[in-house]
Amino acid sequence: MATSRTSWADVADAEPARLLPRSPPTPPPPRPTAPPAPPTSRRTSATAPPPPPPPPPAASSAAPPRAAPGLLSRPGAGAPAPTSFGARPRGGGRGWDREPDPFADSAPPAPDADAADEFGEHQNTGINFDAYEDIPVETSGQEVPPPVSTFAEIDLGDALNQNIRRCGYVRPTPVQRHAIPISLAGRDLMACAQTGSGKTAAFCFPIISGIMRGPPVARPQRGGGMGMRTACPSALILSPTRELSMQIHEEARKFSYQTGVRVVVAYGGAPITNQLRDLERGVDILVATPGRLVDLLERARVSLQSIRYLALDEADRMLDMGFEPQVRRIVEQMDMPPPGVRQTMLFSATFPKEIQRMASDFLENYIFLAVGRVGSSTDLIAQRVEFVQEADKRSHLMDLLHAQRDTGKQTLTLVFVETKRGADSLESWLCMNGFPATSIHGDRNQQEREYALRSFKSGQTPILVATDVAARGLDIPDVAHVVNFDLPNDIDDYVHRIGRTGRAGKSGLATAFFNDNNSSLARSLAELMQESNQEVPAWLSRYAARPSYGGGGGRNRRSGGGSRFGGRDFRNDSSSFGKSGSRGGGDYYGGGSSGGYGGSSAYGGGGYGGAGAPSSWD
Ligand SMILES: Nc1ncnc2c1ncn2[C@@H]1O[C@H](COP(=O)(O)OP(=O)(O)OP(=O)(O)O)[C@@H](O)[C@H]1O
Repeated sequence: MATSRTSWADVADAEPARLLPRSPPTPPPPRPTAPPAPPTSRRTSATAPPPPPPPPPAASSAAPPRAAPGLLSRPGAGAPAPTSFGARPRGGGRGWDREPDPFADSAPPAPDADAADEFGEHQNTGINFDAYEDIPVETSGQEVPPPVSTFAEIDLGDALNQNIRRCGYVRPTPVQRHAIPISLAGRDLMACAQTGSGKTAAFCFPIISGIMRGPPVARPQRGGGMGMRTACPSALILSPTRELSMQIHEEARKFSYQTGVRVVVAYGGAPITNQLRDLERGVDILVATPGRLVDLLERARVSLQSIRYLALDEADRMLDMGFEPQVRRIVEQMDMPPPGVRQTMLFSATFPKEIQRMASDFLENYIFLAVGRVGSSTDLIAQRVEFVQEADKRSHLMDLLHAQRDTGKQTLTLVFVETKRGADSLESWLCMNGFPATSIHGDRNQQEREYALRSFKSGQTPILVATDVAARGLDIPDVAHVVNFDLPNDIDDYVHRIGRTGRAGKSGLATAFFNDNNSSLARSLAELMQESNQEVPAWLSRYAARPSYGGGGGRNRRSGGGSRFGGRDFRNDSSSFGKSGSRGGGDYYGGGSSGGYGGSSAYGGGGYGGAGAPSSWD
């Protein structure tokens, strides 16, 4: 159930700032030619965005033409005939089918990356892989394929290998080392690995490689009616938020550049016509949010009958009560091939046992992979918890920001609050006080959300105030500090939130403001910090020790006992295996409680305050 907890972030009305006119919604990104309009509000003044990037150049050295992939009843579209594993032939040779260079806006890879002889031992610049070296890994399931140490050991194909080099990836991360061979062997996989540890590539590489080497897509003759065509992707990647879907799409486009594998994204809040046009051009891999996909399926513009690969990113979120009905509908009640026929991969940094149990419906003879402790945060993130009363939160935040500014370093700070109203209010207040900020939450329209994210990423507004819509998956380089201005009710949400910093081997800082309102989180927070080698303040330990403050079972109780790593596959837990109705037991991973997965607060029903269908997030 969504919480109605209020926070000091909500109370702009008590502050001088609220007496000023409220900021109008952020305008759409400015036109490339016009100079930025004079500021009309704090929000707009602080966030004058850079002009949109020019359209990416068409790839001049495009691979040979190939028929449009994954499209039913495409007139004249013969089945593409893969000619080599290096790259599939591309279709049409028509202007619109030229492949823009997805690397055009990227920072150049490590200087020696291109020459990095078979992905030798050179490290990608800025990535501290040693941080991951001694991480414990556990796999369970039958006949687990062995891990690899280098990309060179995996036969991903020349074209994909070339793109891995272009990305500057020199060595696989631990989750990639284990997950890629498992997926390439055709096995279903439930994988849990820490935030920022490269899970996106871990599911994208096998999918792209499998499509490149796979048979041509079958093309049934049925259409969507009214002469419309039905797109028939080979792979489906589902994610819970629009921004995450866009990010996965961008990544997957890089990985599949000039492979002939076409990636399309579909998410709510954006005009469906553009997405339909994209789908008509053909699609091998469809990245989507559930709501928009259901819409496309109902319009018969997408068919899932050719799906060979299904990946659920943030799988635990996809299967909690906010999304589960839609996801079940997509996976079980449409025309998708069943488990065993398709290959299914579930990824997240957190995987409560009750969700594992539910997820096992989607899998067949799967391998469970845990890199690091399930649901743990990475040691790369320095975690601080400070006791701050509600009324003092703003001044405390201000102190932190001033201290940060005094270091002279330009850093990005992500501030999580509980409510959408709180996000707006805090954003305005920060701007009023000389800290350029923007915000992202479910009441902002999609254009505003994307604009806010761009403005933050570019450093134009180095503070982003966000609800949990930004908690999962977003990979924003240079986020140095995550502030939990309002702590979440759920320790898993905390893990994902702080995971927006300390990514890809870099270090980061997370500060949480704790007070009596957060007492139910005390124990799990203290345990998490301890597991991650963080100093737990004595006052927090005292909170945690009180039985009524998070000490009594339920979802926020972690399975403690001092063991930093152990069996996490719910199939190995004799007390919970097979008892699908059992939700108690006081084991964090298996324990459901009233505060558990009863509602997807940020994702459901348009955000906080509404349960049910995640309509506004997709
Ligand atoms: N092998 C690699 N070498 C270098 N960088 C990598 C490698 N794999 C991934 N990365 C980079 O690491 C960053 C984090 O990757 P990714 O977003 O996939 O993490 P994640 O595990 O999905 O995180 P989250 O749990 O927050 O979703 C990205 O910027 C990605 O480009």
